[in-house]
Amino acid sequence: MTTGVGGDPILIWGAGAIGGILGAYFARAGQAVQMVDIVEDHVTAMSTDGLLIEGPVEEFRQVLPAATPETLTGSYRRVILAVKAHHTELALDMLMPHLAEDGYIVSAQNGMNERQIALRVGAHRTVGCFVNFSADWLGPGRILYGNRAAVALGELDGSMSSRLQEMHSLFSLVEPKAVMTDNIWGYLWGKMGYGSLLFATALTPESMSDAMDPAVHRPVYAMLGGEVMRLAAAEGVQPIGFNGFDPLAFSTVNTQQIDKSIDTMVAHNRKTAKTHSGIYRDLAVRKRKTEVDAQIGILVEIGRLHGIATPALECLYDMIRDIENGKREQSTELLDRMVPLCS
Ligand SMILES: NC(=O)C1=CN([C@@H]2O[C@H](COP(=O)(O)OP(=O)(O)OC[C@H]3O[C@@H](n4cnc5c(N)ncnc54)[C@H](OP(=O)(O)O)[C@@H]3O)[C@@H](O)[C@H]2O)C=CC1
Ligand SMILES: CC(C)(CO)C(=O)C(=O)O
Repeated sequence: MTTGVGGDPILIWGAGAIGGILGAYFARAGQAVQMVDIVEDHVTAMSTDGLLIEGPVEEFRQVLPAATPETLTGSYRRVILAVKAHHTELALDMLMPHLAEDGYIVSAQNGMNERQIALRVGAHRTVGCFVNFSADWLGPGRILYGNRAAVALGELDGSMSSRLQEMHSLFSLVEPKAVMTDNIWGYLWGKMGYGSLLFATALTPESMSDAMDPAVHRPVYAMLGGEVMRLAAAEGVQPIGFNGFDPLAFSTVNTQQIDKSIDTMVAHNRKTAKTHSGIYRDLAVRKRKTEVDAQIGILVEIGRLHGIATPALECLYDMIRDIENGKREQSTELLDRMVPLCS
C-alpha cells in the first residue's frame, strides 16, 4: 500500500474526468491518494509525468501514485468510486478485496449508484455524493476541468457524521462551495432530473446550451423534467435544485418558471469549457455506450413500479439506445420528433 504525507491514502477508483480532478486536488493539498484505473497508459502517465489539469478553472500538473486493478495492493478505509454508472458493479467486484473492514465508499457519480453500493456493502458503509462540475478525459494524463459547479455530500440516512465532515473538507479543496446535506437523495434526484435534460441535448450534435435554448424544444425538456420530479415525489424524495435546475418549476409544470430555469441552465452551460455533456461525448467522441440504462432506464423502471407513465423518458431511452447501436444518428430532428409527444 502506498503511504505518504496526509495520513492513510484515499483510494480513488476510476481516475478519469471526475476521479482525476479529485485526486489531483487532494494530492496537491498534501493528502495521500492512490489512483486506480483500467487504462494502462493513463495510469503510467499519472505516476510518471503526472496528471495535467487543463482549462479555464486552473492549470497544474500533479504526479499521482497510480495502479491498475491488477497491480493494486493494500486495504483502504476511504474509497471514492468515480467510474461510469454501468461499470459500478464490476468496479465493486474489483475493489471489495481492498476495502478495509471499517472502510466506506463515496460515489462521485451520476445515477443511483448509492443504492447499488449499499446493497453490496451496507448503507452504513456508503456515503452519497452529487457532483455537477464538468470535466473531460482528453487522453492519457490529461483532463479538462471545464467549470466550477455545485457539489454536495451526505450520509444516506441524513446524519451528520465525522466521516462526512472529513469528506466535505476534502471535496472543498476542489469546490470551496461544496455543501454537506441531510438530503443527499434530494440532490441525486435533482441530478436525475437535470440528467434527463442532458440526455435530450445529446440526441443532437449541438452544445448543451444550444440544444436547450430553442423555444420549440422546450416542451420536451419540460415534460422530461416533470416526469422525473413526479417519480421523485413517488419515492418520497424532495428534490433539490442547483445551477439553474428548479425542481419545483418542473414538478408543478409552471411554464414561466420552467423557462426561467432553462434560461439559467443555458447561461450556466455557456460558461463551461466542456460544451457538451458526458453523454454526447460517449456517443460522438468516445463511440461507446452511455449511462442510459443507469440513468434513464432506471427511471422508467421506477415509473413502472409506481404505476406512473413515463412516455417522454421511454422515447428518449429508445432514441439514445438507437444511437448507441448505430440505428440512428445524432440530429436535432430527433428532438423535433419528441415535440408532439410532449406538447
Ligand atoms: N465528466 C463530468 O463532467 C461529470 C461526470 N459525472 C459522473 O461521474 C462519473 C464518472 O464519469 P467521468 O469521470 O466523466 O468518466 P470517465 O470515463 O472520464 O472516467 C472513468 C474512468 O474509470 C475507468 N474505469 C472503467 N471501469 C473501471 C474499473 N472497473 N476499474 C477501474 N477503472 C475503471 C474508465 O476507463 P474506460 O474509459 O476505459 O472505461 C475511465 O478511465 C459518471 O457517473 C458521470 O456521469 C458527474 C458530473 C460531471
Ligand atoms: C454536464 C455535466 C458535466 C454536469 O455539469 C454532466 O453531468 C455530464 O456531462 O453528464
